Formats: sequence, structure tokens, C-alpha cells
Amino acid sequence: MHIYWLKWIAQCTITHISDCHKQLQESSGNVHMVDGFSLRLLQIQSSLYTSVHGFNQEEIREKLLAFPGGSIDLLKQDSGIAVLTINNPSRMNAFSGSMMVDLEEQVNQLENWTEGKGLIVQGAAETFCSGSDLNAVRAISNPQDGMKMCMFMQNTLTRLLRLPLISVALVEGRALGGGAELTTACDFRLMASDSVIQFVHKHMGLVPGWGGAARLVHIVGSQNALKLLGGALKVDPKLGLQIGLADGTLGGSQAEDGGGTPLQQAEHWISRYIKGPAPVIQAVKKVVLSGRELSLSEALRTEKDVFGTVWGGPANMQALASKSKHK
Ligand SMILES: CCCC(=O)SCCNC(=O)CCNC(=O)[C@H](O)C(C)(C)COP(=O)(O)OP(=O)(O)OC[C@H]1O[C@@H](n2cnc3c(N)ncnc32)[C@H](O)[C@@H]1OP(=O)(O)O
Repeated sequence: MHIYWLKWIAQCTITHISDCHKQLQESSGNVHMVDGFSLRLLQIQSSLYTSVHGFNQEEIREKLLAFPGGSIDLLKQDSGIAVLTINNPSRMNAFSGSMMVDLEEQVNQLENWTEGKGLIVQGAAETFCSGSDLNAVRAISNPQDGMKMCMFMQNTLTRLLRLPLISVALVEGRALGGGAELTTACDFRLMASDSVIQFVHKHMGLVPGWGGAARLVHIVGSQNALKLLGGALKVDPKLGLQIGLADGTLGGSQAEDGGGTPLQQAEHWISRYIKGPAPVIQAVKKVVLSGRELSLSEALRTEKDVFGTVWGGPANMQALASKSKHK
């Protein structure tokens, strides 16, 4: 069992934890073998950095908790859409150390949300996020601590992007520095009419460190990424749509976006992509994610595995029974 399990862990670095959980249960035939400890181990394996890379999660957690303030709030709704709110309005929703730890805990929650289909990431009080809290940054400005914080946030944001939920960043006000990086850890970005996404890192004598540069290149291409980072350009909704950083804008005609608050408009926008049963929507995200992250042959094998989880499943059988037509 141990050798099989270790082999499986090596394979499932990319595959989402729930797949591992399910297959472990099947292979062992004993659900009790997948206890909290094993799940935690699997979560660590789905992260980028582990002790092999000199990363000590508990040590950096302790360090980050020394910089408290604000919170990351999670609301899981019956609709299958969760709302994650970056909440530190007195600092324009800058990330304190404890908020970085909070975010990791909320991602844990979402990884285990079997009924989930969609996720909206927003900032409190009509602005998105002004990056890392400069007070914390000053206090841990030595390269060693900076690298540890960077690994912690890369782990968390990678797991956020790999959730089997279709995610959208709802950008109101400003998304600056690490806040701009956070928007790239979602599948889509929606920009309110007066909003700005700006990778201000160059002005701070930095480059992105939370994985934002690598993800940005995937989203807008290397030419545009170079312009955005090299010029610390302000991306408004018009430029965002033009270069593909924004997938939609809010504040259009009522008919188009459903009207209401920006959050209601974002819920309306995402609802068209998450209609249907959770296992099917989660499978959609998984096949796209594997196509995005894996080599073609690995992605094809993953697609086959994910296909196997929905083929002959309840939604498939129901559709066959109802002889549905796609007019
Ligand atoms: C790898 C991660 C890299 C990074 O994220 S580095 C951080 C990048 N972010 C920044 O440099 C943002 C710096 N802040 C600003 O440019 C401006 O505060 C900002 C966001 C444009 C808002 O400007 P205003 O509307 O004029 O408001 P304000 O400046 O009076 O700000 C209100 C209060 O919020 C505070 N604040 C804003 N961003 C912060 C941050 N990142 N860390 C800590 N505190 C921050 C700001 O100091 C002010 O506080 P207070 O009222 O003076 O006590």
C-alpha cells in the first residue's frame, strides 16, 4: 500500500486533491485510510514548494502571523458560487501577514467543497487589493524572509488557480502589485468601469513574486506582459479587454449584465458558465486546467481519466434518458 501510495502522490502533483482522495479510497477499499493527515500530505504535494525546496510551511506561517490585520472572508452559497473577500479596507485591502495565512486556510476549505462550481474573488469596500502590506514588507525586507513569503503565496495562489471551480476576479477600484498578481490566479477577470489593474512592482524596485509574471505571460502573451511590467502600465477596462487581461466589464446595459451591485453582476456573468451539476462543472475546469498546465500527452491522459468520472454518471444518464436536443 505504501509504495502504491507514494507512486500515486508523485503522479498527482497537478491533479486536484479530490481526485487523489477518490482514487486512494478506491485503491485501498477503505475510506478510513484517507484521514486528515493523509489529506494534508496530499495538499502539500499539490503545492509547488515543500521541504525538498527548503520550505518550512509552519515556520513561515508563524512569521506571517506576527503581522496581523484584516481578514479573508469566505461565503459558500447554495448556488454553488463562493465569494472570497479581501477585507482590510483601512489599508486599501493590502495583504497583512495573517491575511496570507487566512487565504491559505480558505483555499483549503474550497478544495474540500464538493458542491462548489464557481468562485468570485473581490475586495471589500469597492476596491480590490493594494498588494502586500508595506508595513509587513518593511519588517521582513531581508531576502531570506522575502523568498519564504513568496513561496508561501505562490503555493496558495497556485492552489487557488487549480481549484476545480470556475473563478473570476471582480476588480473594482485598484488592483496593485500583489493585488494585480492575485487577479491572475483566477480563470477570468471582470473590471468595473473605473477600475485599474497595475503591476506597480517596478516602481517598488521589485518584480512580481507571487507567480503573477508567469501567469500574466500565459494570459496576455510575453510582449504584452513585458509592456505591463516594464512600463508599470495602468490597465483600465478598455486596455484590459484589448489585450485579453479582462474578460468582461461591468456597468454595461442592464440586459447585458443583469443589473444590480457589481457582485450581483459578477454572479450573473459567471452563472452562464456554471449551469449544471457540480461534478460536470468541476470536470470542465479539470480538463481545461490540465490542457493549460500539462504536456499534450499528459493532458490527454488526464482528460481520459476525468472523462471516466462523468461517463455514465447521473447527469449523463439523465441527459440520455431525456433524449435532449441541442437546438
Ligand atoms: C509581491 C508583492 C508586491 C507588492 O504588492 S508591493 C505593494 C504594492 N502596493 C503599493 O505600493 C500600494 C501603495 N499605496 C498606494 O499607492 C496608495 O495608498 C493607493 C493604494 C493608490 C491609494 O491611494 P489613496 O486613495 O490616496 O489612499 P491612501 O494612500 O491615503 O491610502 C489609504 C490608507 O491605506 C494605506 N495603504 C494603501 N496601500 C497600502 C499597502 N500596500 N500597505 C499598507 N498600507 C497601505 C495607506 O497608507 C493609507 O493609510 P493611512 O490612512 O495613511 O494610515
